[in-house]
Amino acid sequence: MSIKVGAASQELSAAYAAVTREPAGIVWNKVCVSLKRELGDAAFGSWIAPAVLRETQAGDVVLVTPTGIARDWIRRSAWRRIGELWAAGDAVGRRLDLKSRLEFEASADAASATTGAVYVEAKPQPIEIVLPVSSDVVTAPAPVAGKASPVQGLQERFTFDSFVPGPANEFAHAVARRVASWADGHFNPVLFHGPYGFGKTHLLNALAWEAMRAAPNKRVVYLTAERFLSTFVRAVMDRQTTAFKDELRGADLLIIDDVHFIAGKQSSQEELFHTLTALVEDGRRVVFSADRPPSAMTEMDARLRSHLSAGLVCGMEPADRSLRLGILERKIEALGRAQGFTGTVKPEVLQFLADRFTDSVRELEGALNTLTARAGERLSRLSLDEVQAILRPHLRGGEKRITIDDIQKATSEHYGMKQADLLSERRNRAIARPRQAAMWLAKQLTTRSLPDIGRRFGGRDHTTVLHAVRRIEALRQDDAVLSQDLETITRKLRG
Ligand SMILES: Nc1ncnc2c1ncn2[C@@H]1O[C@H](COP(=O)(O)OP(=O)(O)OP(=O)(O)O)[C@@H](O)[C@H]1O
Repeated sequence: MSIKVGAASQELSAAYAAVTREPAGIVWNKVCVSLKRELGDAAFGSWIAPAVLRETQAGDVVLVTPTGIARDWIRRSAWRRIGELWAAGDAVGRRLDLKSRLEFEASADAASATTGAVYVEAKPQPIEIVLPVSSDVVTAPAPVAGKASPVQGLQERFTFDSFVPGPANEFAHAVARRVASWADGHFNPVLFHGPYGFGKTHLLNALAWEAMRAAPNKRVVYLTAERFLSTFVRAVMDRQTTAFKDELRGADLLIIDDVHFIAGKQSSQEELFHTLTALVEDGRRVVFSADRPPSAMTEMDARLRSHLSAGLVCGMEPADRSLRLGILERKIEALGRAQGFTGTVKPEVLQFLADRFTDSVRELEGALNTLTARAGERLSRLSLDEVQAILRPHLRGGEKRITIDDIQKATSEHYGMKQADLLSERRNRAIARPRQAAMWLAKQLTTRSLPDIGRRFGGRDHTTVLHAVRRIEALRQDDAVLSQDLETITRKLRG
């Protein structure tokens, strides 16, 4: 610390700061507690927990990540929030910097050579970390700055180039490519169905990107069924349904992801039915994805169900071992290209991952992301033992997977209301409180991120979800009825 002689007030405030200043490690610990709650165990465990805080006597504090990948993830996805939490927690206003280990070592050497500053580790107190099996925060990249997606909701990395075909999805892949080429198709609509996390959204995104590339003048509209529902409900309330209809019916290619979500929602089903028939009659293409074939959508209106089956219904199977290996190799190569390392891993590691993470490709990818966050460019040198140690917390398994749709159904049933009310804009307490409870349950019982939960609750912002989670957290301490409600719904969901 350098204090100029005669600068009495500065000297006093510096002395005061020295007395009141909490060790950086304690401040960081508090930041971590909030971050863990807001980001979820999965993202926190993968990206934040491995970082180490370093500080000098002079009060320079640096958060050092083990790899450049982890630094970039934090900068993109959490740095602004970390800044806010740090500023709120650090009474003396120390500046917090972010560096990868390599960057830090280079700069620390330079600083020590010129000023003699020495960085020491500012140890946070331990906090409980549960490593992820997978997380949307981990798997979904933030959009690249300055490259806003031309179609809302499309992810840039989901292209045909990054999609790996195999026996489980070969037919679906060929059909998607054909639709994207605008070739005359006998089959309209096309519906892809398959289990959770095996590439339906990826395929639909790839189809949309390719169709836009192949015919830039055509209008491609992509939306999730949740967005269809929430936009439609909002349009009805604002008396804007004509604009909504025009928007969709003006599409040359309309793509709706997760259409099963609309099952049982009467007016939205009806609207979708009319949109679908109008587009098909007019020779426009329509593509859907769903988690099951139309014949199994028992809650879906029979007329809509029959129109969904009227074109081509194309099943996708869970990826077999060879496809899982192929996907892993492709993802590792891409990571290597992006980060400048060899992009290979030991064969026994590949096989271990492909054999142990079989529930969905999303989970397989989550495991790979965790390894990358931990090891960075050392990924290719990791031994099987090291990999098993890093992933041990993922391998517990056994628990029933609960989806946000399950939570919405159970919550609305418990409170005697419609699932659509939870997604609606209505704010009266009888609806708003169950909605907040459902968001809280989604945070507790799934690995979904706050933005993802918001999207699935009628396209709400992640700050709304955060507010709901905090509100319910506070209320349930004193409100025995609410606390009992949450327990009952959780028990029911866990089966
Ligand atoms: N064949 C594949 N090639 C490359 N990546 C794949 C493939 N299948 C799945 N993935 C990856 O797995 C992850 C999950 O895929 P996706 O989100 O498309 O699944 P989904 O079937 O739509 O799941 P949900 O039913 O939950 O919406 C994505 O990151 C995707 O890139």
